Amino acid sequence: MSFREDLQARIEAVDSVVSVGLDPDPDRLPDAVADHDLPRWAFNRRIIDATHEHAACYKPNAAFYEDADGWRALAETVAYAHGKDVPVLLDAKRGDIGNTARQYAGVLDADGLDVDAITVNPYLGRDSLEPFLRADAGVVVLARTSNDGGADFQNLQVGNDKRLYEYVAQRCAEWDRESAADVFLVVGATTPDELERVRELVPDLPFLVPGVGAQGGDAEAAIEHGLADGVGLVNSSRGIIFAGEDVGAGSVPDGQAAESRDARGYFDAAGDAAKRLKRRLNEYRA
Ligand SMILES: O=C(O)c1cc(=O)[nH]c(=O)n1[C@@H]1O[C@H](COP(=O)(O)O)[C@@H](O)[C@H]1O
Repeated sequence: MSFREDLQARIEAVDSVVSVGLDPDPDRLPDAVADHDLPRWAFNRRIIDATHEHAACYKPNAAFYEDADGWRALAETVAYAHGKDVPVLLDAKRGDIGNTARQYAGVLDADGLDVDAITVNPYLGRDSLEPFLRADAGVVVLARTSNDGGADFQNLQVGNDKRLYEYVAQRCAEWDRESAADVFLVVGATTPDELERVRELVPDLPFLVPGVGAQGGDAEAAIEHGLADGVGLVNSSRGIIFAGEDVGAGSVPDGQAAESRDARGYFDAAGDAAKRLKRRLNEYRA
């Protein structure tokens, strides 16, 4: 099955378009995982246990794994997510000249790191993306990013009537048609007008919509414009995985040692946050 088909099946199975971002910032990991050999993996495992029933996808951001232990933690995380039948999108935002891009795309075949899709940055053009345009993995291309600086270049007028992000979106639709790949677009929930505009231009491509949760984006617009034939993803990372930071020890069940009680409350809060986001998004899904 293609990434798009896999994702569609998962979305239907859990009735959710929530992408849970696995961005385990070492400075924010709870004490409960500090003594583990691989704290990021220990953290992700418990996050996955708590959230998988609500997750259409997991999106680990490579930035949080770029050291020797990090890649081990990532490999364990990917395998564990697959064990729960959840696809994994590696958020690596790759983009480089052709021969280097081929090496970057090798991560899709790497032993022990069996990710289903990857994010890429289109700034270097077609040859930088070509190695990723393949049938056996999804490719998720940045079009209009959710950050403040997203407007600096992406909103520039190119030619008479188009902005750069619109041009990127249209080229991506061509690459989707011309190649074996399933192309998705990244369009942030923080710019609902741009979400609407990209959807008008590109009716058939699913979006990954980041920026709800910690970045305060528009969840309704994410659903209204982000899905194509019901397929698409709305991502929250910190708003889910660190939801436990707001939980006091008093809100967890009695009868266990204080530390495990706290830890359980911490991870339950992530599960609750994923469930709440799923429900909120489902209010807007047809
Ligand atoms: O490609 C992405 O996932 C992405 C694109 C974008 O425009 N904005 C954006 O926030 N992201 C990623 O989505 C995640 C957002 O995290 P939270 O703001 O904590 O929900 C991070 O991993 C970002 O790198």
